[in-house]
Amino acid sequence: MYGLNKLYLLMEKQHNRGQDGAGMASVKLDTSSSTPYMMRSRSNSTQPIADIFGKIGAEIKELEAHQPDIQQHPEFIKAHLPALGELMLGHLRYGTQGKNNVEFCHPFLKRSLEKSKNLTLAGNFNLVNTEELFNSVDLSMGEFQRQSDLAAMMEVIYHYLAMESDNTNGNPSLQKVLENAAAKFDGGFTVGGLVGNGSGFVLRDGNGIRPAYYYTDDEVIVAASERASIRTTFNIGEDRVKPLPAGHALIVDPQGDFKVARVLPEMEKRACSFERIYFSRGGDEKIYRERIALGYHLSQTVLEAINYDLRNTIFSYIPNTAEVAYYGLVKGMEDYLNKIKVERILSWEKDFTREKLEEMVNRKIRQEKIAIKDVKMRTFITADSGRNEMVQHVYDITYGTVRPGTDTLVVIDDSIVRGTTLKESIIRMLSRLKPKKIIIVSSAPQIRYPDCYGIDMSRMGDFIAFRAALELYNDRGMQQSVRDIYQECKALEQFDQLHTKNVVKQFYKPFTAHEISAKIAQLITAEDIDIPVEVIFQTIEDLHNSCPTNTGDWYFTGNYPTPGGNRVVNKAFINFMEGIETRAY
Ligand SMILES: O=P(O)(O)OC[C@H]1O[C@H](OP(=O)(O)OP(=O)(O)O)[C@H](O)[C@@H]1O
Ligand SMILES: NC(=O)CC[C@H](N)C(=O)O
Ligand SMILES: [Mg+2]
Repeated sequence: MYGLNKLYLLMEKQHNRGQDGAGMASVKLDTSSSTPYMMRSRSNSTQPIADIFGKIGAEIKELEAHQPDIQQHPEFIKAHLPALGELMLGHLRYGTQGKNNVEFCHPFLKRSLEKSKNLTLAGNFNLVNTEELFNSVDLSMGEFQRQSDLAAMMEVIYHYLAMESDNTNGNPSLQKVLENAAAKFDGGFTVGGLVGNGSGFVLRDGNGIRPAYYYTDDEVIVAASERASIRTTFNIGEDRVKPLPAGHALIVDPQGDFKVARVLPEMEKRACSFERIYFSRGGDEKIYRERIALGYHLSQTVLEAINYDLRNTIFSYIPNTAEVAYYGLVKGMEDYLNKIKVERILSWEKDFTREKLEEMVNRKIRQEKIAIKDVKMRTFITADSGRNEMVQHVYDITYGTVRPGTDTLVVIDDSIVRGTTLKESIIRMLSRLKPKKIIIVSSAPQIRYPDCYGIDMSRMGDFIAFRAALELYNDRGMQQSVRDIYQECKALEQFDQLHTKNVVKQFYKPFTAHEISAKIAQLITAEDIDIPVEVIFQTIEDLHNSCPTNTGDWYFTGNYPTPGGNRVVNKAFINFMEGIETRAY
């Protein structure tokens, strides 16, 4: 029961990573031939974790009705409770392809009569070469397979597992299996697998795009996408949880021995920076400090934008993720204010009174909680359909905090992707408070290019930065240049060369980041709002200064770590030009 409870906790702690559904699988060791040794359960109900574990709880109750002390008899409960096993795998789904049906929820499971050929897989990932993968193992795809990178991954790993299993009399080397399989995947992935013979693995992509951490002691071997979830669940210190190195796999054999082995050749490390900015929870020690730094680095630009007028400026943030970056921004403001206080006081020499000194010392950065998020839901990782409406209703506002016509409002968010949160909700609400000006600050740089490695931002036309640049082309009568970029993409496509370079970088070349920001400000402000709005973005340089270990920045710079990335961005552009609404992978 220990393991099951820990799995439940780990999953609860990573709810932030997926709301589309959940699933778990388990494998029992040393079972008698009549006991089923592998199970899987999935749910896409509104509370999927509660649904899955609620059912397990009900089964335990039923067993206890017959045998009240069953929990004191591990072997007995193991034999009767399908979910209980020595090996367990849990997953929260954030669909980056396919549908939100339960069929797409992880783990997937492939059964066979031979124990070592039973495989269950779940992961935090996105692959861009699903079709190629099916071809590589000579399988044809149906409608479902076409939409599931996990199905493709399953077939490839299974192909090598079955082969290895035959060659070794049912004792496959997972290292060999993964060496062969992983080399074929183009994407960002952290994936966990359990095999019916009682072995298991966690595999991380060669660029370390997706995060993976592990912890071992005498009792457990555990891995998860976020360090903080392992720390809290097992109540351990920062240094006890290690990152799984890029291109490596953590492999556990049926006896419970483990190793961390390289399965992919050494590649450039490009861990996803969006994990640090938004996706991961901010409770992790390092991520917390990085988010503080992101906010802090923006303070000079913000000071300039408010003309250093701290008396008439109120600072706030858009909940929830931006909260930590907000603290960083406020720290920057405080540092500036304190410097001013010291300079002023020194300039008085002896000419001051107690009141004058008190007034100066008590000057503060004006902070208010202006936006309130009523529902504890991450709208960004919610399926597109219905997101606009959800965003409209999820936020509320605090009245009576702003002096109308006098105060400028500075509000920080962690990222501006489609601009929906701002346009559909925040700007309109803030304008009801009648500030003199609204300044929106983004702790992430402008998102200009799609992600295809596990963050669901894949359609070019969705990005507010893209739409802003497009407007600038129109304003300046430069539409022909856009058509030229399209022609170049089409020419590459014709010769199957889309993967060779990111043509879309040219699309942003004619404009400065400032010009695009100014246009974004226009686009997120509805026509009937007459309060000036300004938008300030993080610079790429300060992103890297703030998050030095996560250098993956393709959505900001267009520099993709794998050939599939270039293909996706060019294809996304073609899709946009041709009015095709689907994802480009
Ligand atoms: O520009 P957009 O396309 O609207 O996306 C950006 C917004 O989405 C995310 O918030 P989310 O609601 O996911 O959750 P949070 O509470 O974690 O901030 C992010 O923090 C931004 O606020
Ligand atoms: N990150 C995940 O939860 C799974 C992503 C996977 N590509 C899917 O769409 O199912
Ligand atoms: Mg948010």
